Amino acid sequence: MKAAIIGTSGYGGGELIRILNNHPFFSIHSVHTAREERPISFEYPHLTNIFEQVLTSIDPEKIVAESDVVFLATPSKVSGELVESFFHKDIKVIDLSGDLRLKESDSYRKWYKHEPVAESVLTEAVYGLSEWNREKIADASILANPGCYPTAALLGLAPVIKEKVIDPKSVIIDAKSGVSGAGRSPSLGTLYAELNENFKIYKVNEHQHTPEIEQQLSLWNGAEMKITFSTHLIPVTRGIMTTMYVNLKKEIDTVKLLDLYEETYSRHPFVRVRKKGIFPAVKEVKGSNYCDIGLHADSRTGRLTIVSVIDNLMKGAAGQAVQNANIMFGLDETAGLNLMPLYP
Ligand SMILES: NC(=O)C1=CN([C@@H]2O[C@H](COP(=O)(O)OP(=O)(O)OC[C@H]3O[C@@H](n4cnc5c(N)ncnc54)[C@H](OP(=O)(O)O)[C@@H]3O)[C@@H](O)[C@H]2O)C=CC1
Ligand SMILES: CC(=O)N[C@@H](CCC(=O)OP(=O)(O)O)C(=O)O
Repeated sequence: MKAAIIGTSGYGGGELIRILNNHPFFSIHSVHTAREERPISFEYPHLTNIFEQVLTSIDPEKIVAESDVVFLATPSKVSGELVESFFHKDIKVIDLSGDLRLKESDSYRKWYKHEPVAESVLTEAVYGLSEWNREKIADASILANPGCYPTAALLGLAPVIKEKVIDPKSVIIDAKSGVSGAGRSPSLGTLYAELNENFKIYKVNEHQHTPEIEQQLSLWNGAEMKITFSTHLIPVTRGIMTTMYVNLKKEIDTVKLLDLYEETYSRHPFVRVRKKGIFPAVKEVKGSNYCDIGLHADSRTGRLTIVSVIDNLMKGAAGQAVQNANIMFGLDETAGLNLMPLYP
């Protein structure tokens, strides 16, 4: 199958190249840019002699005619505009931005601060949390790839929300991200001098992933849920850790809860559950598509602490996008994704 990538010169697009260049069933047919045509190695010298295509302009008709799937690794708003050119055409669309994830247009307007895509597009877009929406993903033509923070938080919370063992009003998500999560465009916050040896909280109670997490949790809970969600920037390149604090409805032993997680994710190759007393670290998933989870129930406070880690560019973006493409094309979901974490 042939894949086209738009937004290739960014971090998400670069990661798509790393995965798809070694994929057994997809080949990268074309890579695109909104700027001047140039060899991809001008943007990414590390690809020299490995992947030598030229970044070309975005011609939706040509992309539809030549490719089976298009990945949009573009900023929100840009993705929304591009999606309309591919909607109901003979091509599958996988969007890495936040433009297709929220089902309520008003919520999108409030959190993303611009106009959403047409309702008809939003209605058809399938939310691509691979482990939890597999059947719909398999039938999807247009896919909303989840955000990086929501992926880590939702995979960590799903078993206890679905089993209704926690108070749904009590969810606090304390999240930390590496700087590649902010993309490749330079900004003050991502300067070395600002970031190095620093640790900053940002977008307090204003992060655009808040409604995305609440939307999915509410579906699982069967009633509306609100969360407290804090995001921090840490001086690492890749990696997200979400530490979640929830109140247990009644006392449950840590081992029983770990058994629940083991059982829930036993058929899902990219979610790994740690044993009692062992918690995951971001470097243990770096460069891979894994989400690793650890937890501890504190009988003293009645609270449960859940920790999940992902590589924001992999399970948080390009990795999950390829996992979803595999599901959409009826392939083994791990195809092209058997990448061991890069450790140390
Ligand atoms: N980084 C991460 O960890 C994650 C990112 N995402 C989402 O994935 C998407 C890509 O993120 P990321 O790769 O980090 O972002 P980057 O800023 O690194 O790259 C975005 C790319 O989009 C292209 N682009 C910008 N404006 C336009 C335009 N008007 N038309 C067409 N292309 C344009 C640019 O390429 P060029 O200038 O060559 O056209 C640029 O390379 C975003 O929506 C982001 O929110 C989601 C999860 C995690
Ligand atoms: C570290 C960092 O800055 N991360 C970004 C993640 C952005 C992103 O992935 O945006 P969408 O998923 O909404 O497209 C942020 O917090 O805004």
